[in-house]
Amino acid sequence: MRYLHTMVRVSDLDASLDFYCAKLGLVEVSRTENQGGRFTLVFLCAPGDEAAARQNKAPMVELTYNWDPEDYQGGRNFGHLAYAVDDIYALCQRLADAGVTINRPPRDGHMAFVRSPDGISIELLQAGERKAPAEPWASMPNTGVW
Ligand SMILES: C[C@@H](O)C(=O)SC[C@H](NC(=O)CC[C@H](N)C(=O)O)C(=O)NCC(=O)O
Ligand code: NI
Repeated sequence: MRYLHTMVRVSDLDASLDFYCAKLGLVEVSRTENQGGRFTLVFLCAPGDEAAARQNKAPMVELTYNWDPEDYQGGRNFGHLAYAVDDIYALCQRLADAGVTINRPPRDGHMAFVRSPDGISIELLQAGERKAPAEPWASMPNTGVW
């Protein structure tokens, strides 16, 4: 058995691609539009995983966009998507500059949380050794919701 992907339903595909790709840095691997089912599937992977992802050999996120609006509430049992990142401070700064709320700032140089436009929690973990505490992150308050 091998882990393949996590599917999340999104209410606005353009806003979700702006968040997951333009801001978070994921890369679109494939896109399928299903006219009969009235939905679009977009598979995303981490940068550098494209070739493996095209062979279904790298973890992906599957965005499902239903063309007819639905109410995606609840699902509190779903926790988060987690990524190891090369520089958690630089990524959080890029996300903050792009208007993304850093719900749990990387005060420990190790872990941060943000949310997608649909409220999907995204965990960011510093790859390798945690970074030294640094401002503004060390004194930035949590939102308390991540
Ligand atoms: C491509 C493969 O990875 C899939 O996950 S397709 C699964 C299929 N998806 C849909 O039909 C998308 C539209 C549907 N209205 C939906 O919102 O899921 C499916 O069986 N989905 C059901 C599910 O619970 O995932
Ligand atoms: Ni799937």
